[in-house]
Amino acid sequence: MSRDAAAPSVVTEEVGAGQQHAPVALSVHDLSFSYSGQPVLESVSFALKAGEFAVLLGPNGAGKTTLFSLITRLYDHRQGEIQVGGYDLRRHSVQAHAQMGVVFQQPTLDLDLTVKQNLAYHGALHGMTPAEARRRASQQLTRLEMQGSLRLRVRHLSGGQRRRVEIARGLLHEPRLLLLDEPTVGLDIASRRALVEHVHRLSREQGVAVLWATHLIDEVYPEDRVIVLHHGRICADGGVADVVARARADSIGEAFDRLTEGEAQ
Ligand SMILES: Nc1ncnc2c1ncn2[C@@H]1O[C@H](COP(=O)(O)OP(=O)(O)OP(=O)(O)O)[C@@H](O)[C@H]1O
Repeated sequence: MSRDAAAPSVVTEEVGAGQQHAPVALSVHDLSFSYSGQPVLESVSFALKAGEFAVLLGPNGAGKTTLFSLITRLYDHRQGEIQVGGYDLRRHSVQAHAQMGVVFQQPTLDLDLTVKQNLAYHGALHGMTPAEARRRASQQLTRLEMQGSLRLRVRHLSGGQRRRVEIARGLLHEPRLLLLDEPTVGLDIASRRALVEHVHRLSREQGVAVLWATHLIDEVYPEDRVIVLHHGRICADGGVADVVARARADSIGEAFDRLTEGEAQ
């Protein structure tokens, strides 16, 4: 494949009234998917810009994990298009994967390795030299207030700390897009709050686009974009205030409840 053939298409989108342009980190267009003929996603379309934090809000069974499995190419999509950082996922899978970092619902660190070893392995997979991987690991861990943990075995970290290491790993290769599938499952309230706060800050400071899947309404910040998924369809997409107003609700919790006909509870 020639370099030109894999060059990302220039996809930009207008940002606000200032007419600034930000690159599109993720574009999903008319995506549908079925398990054994049973539709699970139906004509899902949305795009995320660099630095945008979007909460993919959906009750259990809405299709969030299936959507993540398609974006990460664990499943192949037959209908619709997915572009990551301007690269078509099917035609330029390697380049598209280089533009995404993923934190899966189930933790995927090796508990018997140190933080440094876990991150070094990921760095090597992305073609970094050991020195480069060390430099970036230390930078990301510092941003996540995990400096000093490099030599610790993952087994000795708390659940919240492990999640932060997974986020550092997901950002090590400096992707444009970070996907997190219900990353706070199993964490106590304080660790959940800290994680939500950390990732919002990373998104602002590093300009990475974040797609954060959850069914927990208290993980939504007032300035977030919310994409509500219900029975495999997007039933609302916009800023929190917009979604609340369009659902004729008083809060995002009430809006989520209305939009999902009570399944959010
Ligand atoms: N491998 C599979 N085979 C068949 N059906 C599946 C499979 N995985 C998921 N489903 C079904 O697809 C629908 C969407 O599931 P999915 O896990 O994507 O939803 P979700 O929003 O991530 O839910 P949760 O929050 O419970 O993880 C559900 O009805 C689920 O039972």
